[in-house]
Amino acid sequence: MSNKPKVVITDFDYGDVDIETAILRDAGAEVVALQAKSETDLAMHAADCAAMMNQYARIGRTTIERMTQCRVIARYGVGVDIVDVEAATERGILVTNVRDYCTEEVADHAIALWMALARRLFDYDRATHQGIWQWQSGKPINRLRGRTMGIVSFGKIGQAIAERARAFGVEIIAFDPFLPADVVARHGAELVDKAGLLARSDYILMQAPMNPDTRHFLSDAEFAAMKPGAILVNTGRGPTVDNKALYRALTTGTLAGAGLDDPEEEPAKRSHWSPADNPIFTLPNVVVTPHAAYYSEESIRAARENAASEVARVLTGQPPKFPVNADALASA
Ligand SMILES: NC(=O)c1ccc[n+]([C@@H]2O[C@H](COP(=O)([O-])OP(=O)(O)OC[C@H]3O[C@@H](n4cnc5c(N)ncnc54)[C@H](O)[C@@H]3O)[C@@H](O)[C@H]2O)c1
Ligand SMILES: O=C(O)[C@H](O)CO
Repeated sequence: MSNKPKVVITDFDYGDVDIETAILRDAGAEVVALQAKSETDLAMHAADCAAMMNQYARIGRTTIERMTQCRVIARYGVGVDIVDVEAATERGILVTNVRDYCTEEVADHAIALWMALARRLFDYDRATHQGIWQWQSGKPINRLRGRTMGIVSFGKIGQAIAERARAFGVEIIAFDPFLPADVVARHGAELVDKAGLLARSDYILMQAPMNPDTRHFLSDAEFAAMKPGAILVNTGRGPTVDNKALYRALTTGTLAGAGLDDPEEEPAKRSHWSPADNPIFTLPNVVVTPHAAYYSEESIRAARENAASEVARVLTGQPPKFPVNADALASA
């Protein structure tokens, strides 16, 4: 058995771990790549790992409490909602994420979903594939210019969406409790409260992180407060929208359509599933992508290099660039 610090990659999904191995070898570490489907799969590797890197696998308290040697957990992405950051902090384990590796991709994807719905591309496409050649098959379509787009969470991606949407001549309003109005205004948007955003938006673009305040940010009451016929796009976290309430809103005409990159209940990776398991997937006014908004060849490379570099920094005694819980150093 080697004495090198062991870096466990929980569920590698990129075909190989060459990028990570090259960076971590230089830091004197060895890589163990798993395809863990559950915390039980991680249990036997938790006790002696010096670092863990995860893409989709949940790293919860049970796993973290076994991590007596671990110094850092590095998420290959922005959202760290699948890591129990509190438990890690208690044990003095740093958690890092990769920021800004896919801002452009997600903003492009949000605009693509919005445009596909606003211009009814899927209705036209379905109709023409069935031999129906009628402009009316996409009715009703409204001119975008002069309409209002409401962006929920105006961080890096929200701002990049606004930058793109301005070219379409829409008025942009934003809800974000942690940003001052002048910062939002600098990006060409007006800061509003939640009620204002719901009442004024023709298009609502959700880019919220997952936290206790954003869970079911949109549910029955919020859909009832929206403009009838609004369009919803969610390229943030799925559980920020209540799936059952969304189904009701889509089937009663409250919403004209929804574009979802991350539905509330995401089918498990590589598992067999049926679209009928989630009735939302069967609706004609819904466009779904499989949590792919972040994806481009360039963004994935950046995520891999940055996540591995964070681990290398910590293992060689340097501070990470993007600690999610810098306070873990105090409890270490
Ligand atoms: N679908 C994808 O592929 C994909 C890719 C990257 C990120 N994401 C999701 O998008 C989120 C945002 O990414 P980002 O890079 O813009 O992050 P960011 O940290 O730059 O911005 C997050 C924003 O959310 C705001 N926020 C925090 N709590 C809030 C609340 N209760 N209500 C409303 N806003 C709140 C913050 O003030 C901040 O401005 C990520 O956390 C992740 O969940 C999804
Ligand atoms: O959080 C992120 O970076 C994306 O959702 C991919 O996991």
